[in-house]
Amino acid sequence: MEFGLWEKYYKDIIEDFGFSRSGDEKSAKLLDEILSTEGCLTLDDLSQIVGFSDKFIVFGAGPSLKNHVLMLKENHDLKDYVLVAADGATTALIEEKISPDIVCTDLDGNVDDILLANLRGANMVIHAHGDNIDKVATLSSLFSNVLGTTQAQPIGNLYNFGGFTDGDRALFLSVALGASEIILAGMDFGDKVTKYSRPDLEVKVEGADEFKRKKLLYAEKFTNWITENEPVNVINLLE
Ligand SMILES: Nc1ncnc2c1ncn2[C@@H]1O[C@H](COP(=O)(O)OP(=O)(O)OP(=O)(O)O)[C@@H](O)[C@H]1O
Ligand SMILES: Nc1nc2c(c(=O)[nH]1)N=C(CO)CN2
Ligand SMILES: [Mg+2]
Repeated sequence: MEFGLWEKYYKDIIEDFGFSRSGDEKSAKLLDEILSTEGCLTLDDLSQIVGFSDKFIVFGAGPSLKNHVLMLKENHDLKDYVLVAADGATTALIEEKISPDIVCTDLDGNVDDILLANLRGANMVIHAHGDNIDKVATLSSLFSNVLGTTQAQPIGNLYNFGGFTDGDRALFLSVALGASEIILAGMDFGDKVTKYSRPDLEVKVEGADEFKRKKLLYAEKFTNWITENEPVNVINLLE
């Protein structure tokens, strides 16, 4: 999605959630400085790395994730797909001994599992925003093979492919990487959160709070936008 169009949605989001655009920009500037020092991936680099397939699977952290992972393991040769884990969904893949090719994260999933995935070869798409500037400062330099994203105006090394939550941003990234088909696993949206999304939950699934429900509404809205506006075949395993 071109930034001009994204910016209209972005303005709605920051107003709806009361986010700070300057906070988003400050976090983006910090991530860009870190990536300038540590080195980072360009979109071309990442396209080369995952050029083995134009078929993608995006794993969200919804309640159906584990069942979908087991079904995909059973019925598909996962080597034929670019596997993109959205943040907390990384843990479910690690549990099933699956290594994602890409992790899309704003660094609020299970960081130990995301680090392990990175050690095992996952490329990292790290998202900077106004509410994770501390994590950007303390965690982003721990990762290798990083491409940086922002939800504000792209600067320096950073990209903005469109999208808001880790899951829908993973779809916009997949489109930017040339996906012709994207299978959605664990992309339930709705009103439940899982231990994958909230590692400190005592139970596996519980009702989402209003803040999370609103985020999931945007995630669903942008997922639908891709289905309606991009030349890509989106298959949601929930349907
Ligand atoms: N019911 C669901 N619960 C959680 N995530 C879901 C659900 N359905 C789809 N997803 C997708 O899985 C992605 C990964 O979830 P996760 O909560 O780890 O990341 P997140 O986007 O940073 O959310 P948050 O900011 O609330 O931590 C979400 O971004 C969302 O797009
Ligand atoms: N400012 C801000 N931006 C976000 C936030 C958030 O909590 N605050 N959460 C997101 C979900 O991945 C994406 N973007
Ligand atoms: Mg997250």
